[in-house]
Amino acid sequence: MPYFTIIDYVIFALLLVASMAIGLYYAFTGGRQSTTQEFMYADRSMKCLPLSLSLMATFQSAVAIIGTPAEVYANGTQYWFIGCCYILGLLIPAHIFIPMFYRLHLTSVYQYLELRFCKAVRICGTVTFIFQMVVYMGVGIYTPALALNAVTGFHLWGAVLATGLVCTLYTALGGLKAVVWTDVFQTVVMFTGQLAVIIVGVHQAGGLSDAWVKVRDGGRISGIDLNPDPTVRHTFWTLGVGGVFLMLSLYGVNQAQVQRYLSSRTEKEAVMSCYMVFPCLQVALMLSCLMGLVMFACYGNNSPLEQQYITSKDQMVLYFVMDMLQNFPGLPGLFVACLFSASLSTISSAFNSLATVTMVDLIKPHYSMTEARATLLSKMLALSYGIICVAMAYVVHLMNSSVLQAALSIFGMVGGPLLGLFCLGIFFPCANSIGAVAGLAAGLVMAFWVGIGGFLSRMPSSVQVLPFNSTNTSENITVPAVIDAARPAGLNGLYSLSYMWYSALNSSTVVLIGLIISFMTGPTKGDDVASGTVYPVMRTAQSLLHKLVKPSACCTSPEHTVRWSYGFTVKCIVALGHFNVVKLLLADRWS
Ligand SMILES: CC(C)(CO)[C@@H](O)C(=O)NCCC(=O)O
Ligand code: NA
Repeated sequence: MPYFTIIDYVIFALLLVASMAIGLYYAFTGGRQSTTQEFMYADRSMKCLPLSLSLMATFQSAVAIIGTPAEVYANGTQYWFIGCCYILGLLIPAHIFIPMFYRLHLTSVYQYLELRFCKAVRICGTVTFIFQMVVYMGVGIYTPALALNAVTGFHLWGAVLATGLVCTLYTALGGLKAVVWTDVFQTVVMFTGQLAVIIVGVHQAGGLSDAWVKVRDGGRISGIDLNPDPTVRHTFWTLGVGGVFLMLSLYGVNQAQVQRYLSSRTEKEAVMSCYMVFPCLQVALMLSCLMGLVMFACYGNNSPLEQQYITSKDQMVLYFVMDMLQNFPGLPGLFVACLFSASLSTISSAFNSLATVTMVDLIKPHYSMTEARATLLSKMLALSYGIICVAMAYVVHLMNSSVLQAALSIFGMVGGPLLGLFCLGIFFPCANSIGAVAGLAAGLVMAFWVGIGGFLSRMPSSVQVLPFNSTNTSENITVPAVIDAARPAGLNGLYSLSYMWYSALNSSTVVLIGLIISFMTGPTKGDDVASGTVYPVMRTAQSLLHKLVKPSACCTSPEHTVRWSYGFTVKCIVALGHFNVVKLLLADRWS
């Protein structure tokens, strides 16, 4: 078993000490964290650059650092196409969600739900968010500790407790300022660690051109897969289009991120910081995909997993680092620091946003208290969520799943319905409160039905029931292979939906059911909707058209053109649907 040298331990300890120091700095400077405004919103004075790094770091945990290379090593660079969804996934929040939330001067994003619908919807939204983040936090803190434990024998719960404790302390003491600035520092550590490993790895693989030949000949450079089948795990459509909904739920309506937008000095800077996330995310994605390729260049098809040095895909990256970097004292420590940086920056954001919503949405509306008491209580809440986080790590310990897919599935299963709830409010003035609650419930039911159904139907026992090529060993069975062998029908088709579509499916379920119930119970009239809570889709489309097409060149009025293109799009979708049904019916008859 590879081991850690003293320098490695020192580097890892330095990360924790530096993060703690940043927390203490913000506990004793500025307003000394004596108001909730400072603790939760950094006095609404943050600048664009730290915010953008922090926005990226929030949902970039050790899960991505070890999950993405493992995915690329096994299945090639197809996953890299998820980078395409960052475009719309950030443009839409920047131009629709951020301006609306910023102008409403919200105290938490769930306050929007009360302004647009009613208090009950707000509480439903808050509780759903708490559930999502608590589960995600558990995955976030457990993942790096488990990898470290499996590869170096480092004490599992020692690592969980050490990081949990440090993170809880600096979050509770230093508030959002500490969270954002530790995020900045931790992002630098994260990028440095990954870059160092990639450079040394390429060197070990015999240089750039050798490494390239190896990954190319090993078939790990994937072309764009345009297969429209929604059950194939990773295609351009599942990643590039399904991913947009995932991104919207994370970067558009998630409290952790909206809190950052709201804490910026001006609306313009909030929008800018969202734009800046794009290059940061692309760099992060590139580094982790390159890491997977470098791993392949070094090991080829003799993976340490097959040689049984390790027991799961998620231990690959750390094993690789310990294996290849043995002669570079300090580098393994730097990479472990990188791994834990990624997770610290995620769970600190989770603690702070959870403390904020619990205070602002659940406690403050019911109990009046002084500012000092409210601030103290918020800090206590951050501490309590720290304890819950460690407890959740234990729950995750009891489950067993590939971490990347697990984390992204949670985003889709719980974040998806929340996204749907916000979209229902923002884009459909007619939606009412009953529709919103019913829609959210329906979305969550759909999420857990498909999510858990999919999980169970992918379990090895049921996989073996399906007919498949007997030359496949059970190690190599990938879900798409099984699906090609026996095209699932009916419920099984739904269960085998790619997890990348969960966000889209669940959010549109909320919108659909929300609209149906709203129409049945009496839709809200346009004048009854609070001002600034609905996005004027038609008006924006018209003014965009005015800008694009000069009035003189246009023979019909812009209103007419908008209505016509809308009608045309709907007709196309309906026609396509009918065409598919007819095709299915005929195929059935002829076969
Ligand atoms: C969520 C995205 C796609 C974008 O931030 C990416 O960072 C990612 O794959 N995250 C995985 C979850 C995690 O790292 O905790
Ligand atoms: Na992170």
